[in-house]
Amino acid sequence: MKITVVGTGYVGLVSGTCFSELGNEVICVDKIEEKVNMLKGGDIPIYEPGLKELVQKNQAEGRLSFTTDLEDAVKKSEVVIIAVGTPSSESGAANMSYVYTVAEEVGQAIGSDFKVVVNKSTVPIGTAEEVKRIILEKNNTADVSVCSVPEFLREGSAVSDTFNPDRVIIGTECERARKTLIELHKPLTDQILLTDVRSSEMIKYASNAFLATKISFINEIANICDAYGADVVDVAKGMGLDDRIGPKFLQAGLGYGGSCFPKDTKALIHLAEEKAYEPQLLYAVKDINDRQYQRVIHQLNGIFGEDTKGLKVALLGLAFKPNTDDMRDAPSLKIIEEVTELGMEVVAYDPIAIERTQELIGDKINYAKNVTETLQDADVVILVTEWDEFKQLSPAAIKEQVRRPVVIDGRNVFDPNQMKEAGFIYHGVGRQV
Ligand SMILES: NC(=O)c1ccc[n+]([C@@H]2O[C@H](COP(=O)([O-])OP(=O)(O)OC[C@H]3O[C@@H](n4cnc5c(N)ncnc54)[C@H](O)[C@@H]3O)[C@@H](O)[C@H]2O)c1
Ligand SMILES: O=c1ccn([C@@H]2O[C@H](COP(=O)(O)OP(=O)(O)O[C@H]3O[C@H](CO)[C@@H](O)[C@H](O)[C@H]3O)[C@@H](O)[C@H]2O)c(=O)[nH]1
Repeated sequence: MKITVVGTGYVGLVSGTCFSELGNEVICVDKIEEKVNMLKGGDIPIYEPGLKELVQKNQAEGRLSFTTDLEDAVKKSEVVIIAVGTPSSESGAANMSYVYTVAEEVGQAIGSDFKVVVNKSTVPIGTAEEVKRIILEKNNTADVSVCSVPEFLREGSAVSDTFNPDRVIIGTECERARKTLIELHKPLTDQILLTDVRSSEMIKYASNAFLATKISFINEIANICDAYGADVVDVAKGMGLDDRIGPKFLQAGLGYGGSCFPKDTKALIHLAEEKAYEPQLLYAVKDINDRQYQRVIHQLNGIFGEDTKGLKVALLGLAFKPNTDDMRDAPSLKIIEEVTELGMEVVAYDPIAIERTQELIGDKINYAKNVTETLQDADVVILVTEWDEFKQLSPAAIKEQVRRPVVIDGRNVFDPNQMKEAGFIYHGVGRQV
């Protein structure tokens, strides 16, 4: 099959490369020339395990190419996949300008042969209809079916998630498009759910909102565990043993970040409000998340009193989660903002996200080259991202470097008892020492 993928962010690049690996001819389009040139040279603009090798292999085998020329790519393709960003706008609604610009460009390029246009970006309910309207406005002879096939990959495991999806959702109104999209996705899974377009668009928001709800739920339970002397790790384990609950997405921490959960919960809230419905549960999910990182500040105040000025903070981890250098809505940024405001000095280390952080906040903090350098003479260690490298740290190794044995463990990585035995003041999230 001949496919154009518009947008070479995580979703466009990973799904385009995977479709190519399955034997399709894929042209990936991006409007940023620098990105396209980088990709043509076999380099990738994001950190994603296994992706670079796969891009290089498929390029070398001649099935995967990169261009800024959307018109030419669309003309050559039967399927056009839109995978551009839908970031939050001021109101919380998804900013649809990138998707609609692509729709206009596709409309100008589409000609009169039948084409299937697929929204893979996470988009508000009703977007496929709007994209079709825009295309037809540009070319009223276009023979086009606009469908919804949402993406469920996670950053850090995007390649394996794409090759082994739990399910593929195909939302279409047209038999021809349905047949094409089943053929395209069949090699990936038997678990294909066919729906109408609007339900497919909603499945994506509902799935992310549900996962965000699980996280805010366990964070709320952790905060109550703190107050009553229970241990949230055991509580989550005990809950997760019930098949109806399941063990996943019950890790208490500093709240969810990243490019999806924060923006998609806000977008769903906005969609509900637009129809005069007050989504009370989603408000609570968002509020709990907005507050969760502040427990670090309360813990700092609890340990050091109001006198935090000049304290040296060793910050372990910057990325919103391990195995990515994505800093979008990373809790580390909010913590940095507050602790520097309180006059503390921050030295941070992340195995791969330092460059991205520097682009965002420059020299607001100091950056270390490794863990040892980060910990040196620290008054307090704050663990923000659960990289394996940090999980392997022993209390003794930390103690050797720091000035004061104080650890705030925002991801419950360390064993509270070992920390206590080693003489640390230790605070996890909903953990008992
Ligand atoms: N990142 C994820 O893990 C993930 C997972 C599932 C779904 N999604 C959804 O997929 C969509 C894309 O997310 P992302 O993280 O890959 O986005 P991104 O912001 O990382 O990348 C989007 C790319 O699209 C390009 N682009 C924008 N307008 C263009 C145009 N007119 N022509 C050509 N290229 C254009 C940009 O230059 C950029 O390279 C979003 O809606 C997101 O919510 C993301
Ligand atoms: O038990 C958990 C699980 C996750 N998180 C946090 O939740 C956020 C999101 O994590 P994760 O879901 O692993 O990462 P994403 O790459 O953002 O993927 C989510 O968002 C994507 C974009 O829509 C979807 O495609 C994926 O299915 C969905 O998992 C991160 O800050 C994690 O630290 C927790 O705090 N506790």
